[in-house]
Amino acid sequence: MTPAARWAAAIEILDRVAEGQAVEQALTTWGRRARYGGSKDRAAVRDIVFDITRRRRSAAWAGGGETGRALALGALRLDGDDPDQVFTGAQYAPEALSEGERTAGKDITTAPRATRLDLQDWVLGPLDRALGETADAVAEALRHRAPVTLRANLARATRDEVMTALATAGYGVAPVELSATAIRLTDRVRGLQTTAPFEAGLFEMQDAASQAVVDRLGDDLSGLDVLDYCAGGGGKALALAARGARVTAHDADPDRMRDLPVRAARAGVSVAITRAVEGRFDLVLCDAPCSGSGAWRRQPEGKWRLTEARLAELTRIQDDILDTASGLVSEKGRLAYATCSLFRDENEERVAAFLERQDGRWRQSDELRLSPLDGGDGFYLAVLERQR
Ligand SMILES: C[S@@+](CC[C@H](N)C(=O)[O-])C[C@H]1O[C@@H](n2cnc3c(N)ncnc32)[C@H](O)[C@@H]1O
Repeated sequence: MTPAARWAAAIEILDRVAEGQAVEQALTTWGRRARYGGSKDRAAVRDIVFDITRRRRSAAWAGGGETGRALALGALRLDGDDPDQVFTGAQYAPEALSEGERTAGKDITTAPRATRLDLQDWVLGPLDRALGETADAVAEALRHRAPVTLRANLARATRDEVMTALATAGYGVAPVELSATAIRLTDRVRGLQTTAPFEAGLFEMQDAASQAVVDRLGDDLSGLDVLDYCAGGGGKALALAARGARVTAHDADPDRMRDLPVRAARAGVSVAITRAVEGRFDLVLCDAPCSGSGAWRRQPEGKWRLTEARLAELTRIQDDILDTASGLVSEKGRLAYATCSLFRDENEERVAAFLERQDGRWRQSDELRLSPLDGGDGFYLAVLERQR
């Protein structure tokens, strides 16, 4: 496919999204039909669609509308690229721009703050409350693609050894300061899962902030019984097990853990999976369902879908999880509450509400708050212990 043909495909997909389809679904539907597209074409189309989804509001402002064409036009203008190089009217390329399209759209520097930052209006409040003067810089970071970060699997090798294996497999790598296990890919990012280091279980894909959260729970967790209460795909369960913990994974939706046995076997660690938690644990991690606002670079649709009502509903779910999970912590154990949210409503305020409900029986012993300016996704961690 020519570069312009890739844009034409992205425009078609963005039109499906505007009709209400989820981005992944629209990409899959297109991919099934586009037999002519090779893997590089598919990846390029995907990148265009996600780059525009991250900047949907500013692209609509600059392009003068919400259609796929207007969004693509706006994104090209935002990047200072010549739209006529894309809207050529050649075979498979987007039709040439009409006079109306040429004059549509406005200068982004004249846009309101929420439009410039690619946020819904109401999100400015919670974001400002949480981040103060860094709010704009964080929102700006969320408008851009996230780096691809891996976790060196300490159960198999050191970070240096994993970096050497990746370099041998042809990948540019750099250590990430935020976590002692994190490795960033510096150039090539595709094809990782067919490499020898992956097959050998030397690494997992995991954002650096998720890794930093696990680091904070202790370098050596040998001998500890740990419950990952909201295990999902099991990224943190595997990281905890690699640090020597005896990990039990649980999730309200057990189907989300379906790949965990295969991943654990590849990583050379063991993770028990349970539907009904029994007993008490030295450490209970609640990586709670949340707005995902700290990870909007990776899941940009979430940025546009989140409503105030959903945020309120999430805080109720988070309260319930904290109450239930606290009952699973042994007498001298720790309760770790984490979210990939930037908002106080889901973070500090949930912990404060829990401590108040517990009326002095628990106290907070540690806290970590990360934003994309720290080198990974936005993340929050509070560690709680029983008062003694
Ligand atoms: C943020 S995700 C977990 C991500 C995972 N820990 C990881 O590192 O890959 C939150 C998970 O909580 C689960 N969940 C939602 N409500 C829950 C509840 N009441 N109890 C336990 N798990 C719940 C969801 O199914 C989802 O998989």
